[in-house]
Amino acid sequence: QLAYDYYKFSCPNVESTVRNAVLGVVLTDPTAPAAFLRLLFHDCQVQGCDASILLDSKPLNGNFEIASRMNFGIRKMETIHRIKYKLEAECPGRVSCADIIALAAKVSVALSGGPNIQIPLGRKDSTTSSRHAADVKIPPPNITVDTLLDVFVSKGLNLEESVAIMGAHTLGGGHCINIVDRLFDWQPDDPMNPTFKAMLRLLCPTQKPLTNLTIVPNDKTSLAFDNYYYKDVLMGKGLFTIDSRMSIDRRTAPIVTEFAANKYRFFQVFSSAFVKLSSSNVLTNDKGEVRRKCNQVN
Ligand code: HEM
Ligand SMILES: [Ca+2]
Ligand SMILES: [Ca+2]
Repeated sequence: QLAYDYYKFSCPNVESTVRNAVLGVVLTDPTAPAAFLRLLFHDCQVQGCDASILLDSKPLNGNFEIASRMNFGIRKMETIHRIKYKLEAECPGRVSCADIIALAAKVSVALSGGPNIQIPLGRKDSTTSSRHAADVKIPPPNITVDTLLDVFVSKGLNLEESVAIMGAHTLGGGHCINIVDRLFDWQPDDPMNPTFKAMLRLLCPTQKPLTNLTIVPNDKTSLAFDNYYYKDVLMGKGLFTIDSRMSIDRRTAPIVTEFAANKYRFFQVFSSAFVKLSSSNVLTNDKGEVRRKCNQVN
């Protein structure tokens, strides 16, 4: 079982160690919080929140999650490795890589102006990672609302929480490669604002090469954790197809409208959604290990 005071005796300063390390990175790269938040989602989405995304060592012979194209754009894993190194000096063999990922994401939300979310700890690390699992499990940007709801309802999120967790797209951005389809191919029922589309076409001018270099922001305030994502989406300025779809689906649209109008309601529901996402399918007790190095099994 996860517990809020899991490291009370074994590593009492774990949270401030993670916070200080994240803060140090944010000073040189203000977009880092977005990277930590997405890292958590992509870890939890494959095999549960077990740091499977961090494994990359030779014995796996290329068969690890991070090699999947669905993990394109994942950043800042080196910071997690550095935090692990520090914690091994502070409390050797105690803190799992999976908990470090969860704490880095939690701290990132708070540092960006979002809610200060209390999360339970005690996740163990996996001994496996598979590229194929990431290929299958990580949703592409043009999924339907039905698939989106399946993804999150299977983790115990309700409808409102499923819309709230997508508010993570208040931070960071996406590479052109993930949006060129909707910019250059005619898409039925895509409620994209024409001015917004024209602007994105200028930023992402071609469907062919180089679309994996340019990054465009997720919302108007991509360094701040706020509710602009929902305001943008309502105006047809959602970056990805799924963001836009949520604004017109009859189940999700009223909730998008609610969050666009009420930041505190969004923060409240995001917090409970975050706890559920970050606790989904975790390994506890002897079901997993505490890796000594986050990129390899013990
Ligand atoms: C079905 C759901 C989702 C889809 C289809 C989706 C898709 C995407 C895509 C395509 C990108 C751009 C990646 C790139 O080009 O570099 C992105 C970025 C991002 N996603 Fe999601 N996402 C989903 C859910 C989530 C969730 C649940 C979270 C967190 C809880 C999240 C957090 C982020 C963040 C923070 C970024 C910006 C990353 C950065 O700036 O490095 N996403 N997402
Ligand atoms: Ca995982
Ligand atoms: Ca924002």
